[in-house]
Amino acid sequence: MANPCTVPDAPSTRPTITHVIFDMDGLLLDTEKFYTEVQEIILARYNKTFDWSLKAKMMGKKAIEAARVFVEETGISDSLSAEDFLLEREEMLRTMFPTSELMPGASRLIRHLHANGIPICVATGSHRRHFELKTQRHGELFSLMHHIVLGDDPEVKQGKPSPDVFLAAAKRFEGGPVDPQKILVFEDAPSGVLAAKNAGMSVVMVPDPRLDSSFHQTADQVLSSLMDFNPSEWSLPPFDKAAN
Ligand SMILES: O=P(O)(O)OC[C@H](O)CO
Ligand SMILES: [Mg+2]
Repeated sequence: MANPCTVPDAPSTRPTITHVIFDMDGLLLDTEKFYTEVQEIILARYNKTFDWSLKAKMMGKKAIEAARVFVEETGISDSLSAEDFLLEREEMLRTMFPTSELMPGASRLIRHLHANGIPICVATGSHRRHFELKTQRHGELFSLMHHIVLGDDPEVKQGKPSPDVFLAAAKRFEGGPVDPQKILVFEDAPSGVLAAKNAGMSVVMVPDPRLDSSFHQTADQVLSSLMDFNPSEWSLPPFDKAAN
C-alpha cells in the first residue's frame, strides 16, 4: 500500500510525460470542504453523521451521480430525492464557491508547466455554473490551461470513474488525441484516480489525509501536497531552484 510521499514505481520505469491534466475540486481548489459542510448540515436533520467513507464514494463524481450515492447510502431516499438534495444544497454552495482558495502548490506548478511549454488542461466533474462560481477569483491562473473539460460536457457521458472526461481532455490538446501513456493526471479523489487509470494514464494522487489509505493503492504516486511534486521524476522540466 502506498503512503503519502512513497513512490510505488521507480522513476526509471515511468513513461515519458508530455502533457498534464489537472482535476479541480480538492486538487487545485479547496472546494471539497464546502460539499462536506453542506452535506453534514443536511444529514444532521435526519440525525445522521457524514463520514469519510461516504465522502470517498461521492467526491469527483458528477453532481447527480454523487447525489444518488448520498441519499441511497444514508438511507434517506424515501424522504429526500437526489434531485431535491441538489436543490437544497445549491443555495448554500452558491454563496460558498466564490470564496474558493487555491490548494498549496497549485499556482507554482501550473505556472511552471505553462512557462516551460508543457500543455496543461483541467478535467473536472463540476458543471459549468459551479465552475464559473469556483474560479471567479482565479481567472488568470485558469486562463493558462489549454482547455477545460467540464462534467456537463456532451462528450462526458458518465462521470468518474468512467474515463470519459480524461479521454475528452486528451483529444482536445493541440494535435490530439494525445497518447494516454504520455499524459500525467493529478487527482485527489478515488473515483478520479480510477478514471485516469481507466483512460490508460499515469496518476499522481494528492489525497485529503482523512481519506482511508486503502484508496492510495491505484495511484502511481501519492503525495501529501502539490508542493512535494518533483517534475524531474516524471521527465518534466525541473523547478528553477532560484524560484523556490
Ligand atoms: O474533483 P472534480 O474537479 O472532478 O469535481 C467533482 C465534484 O464537483 C466535486 O467532488
Ligand atoms: Mg477532485
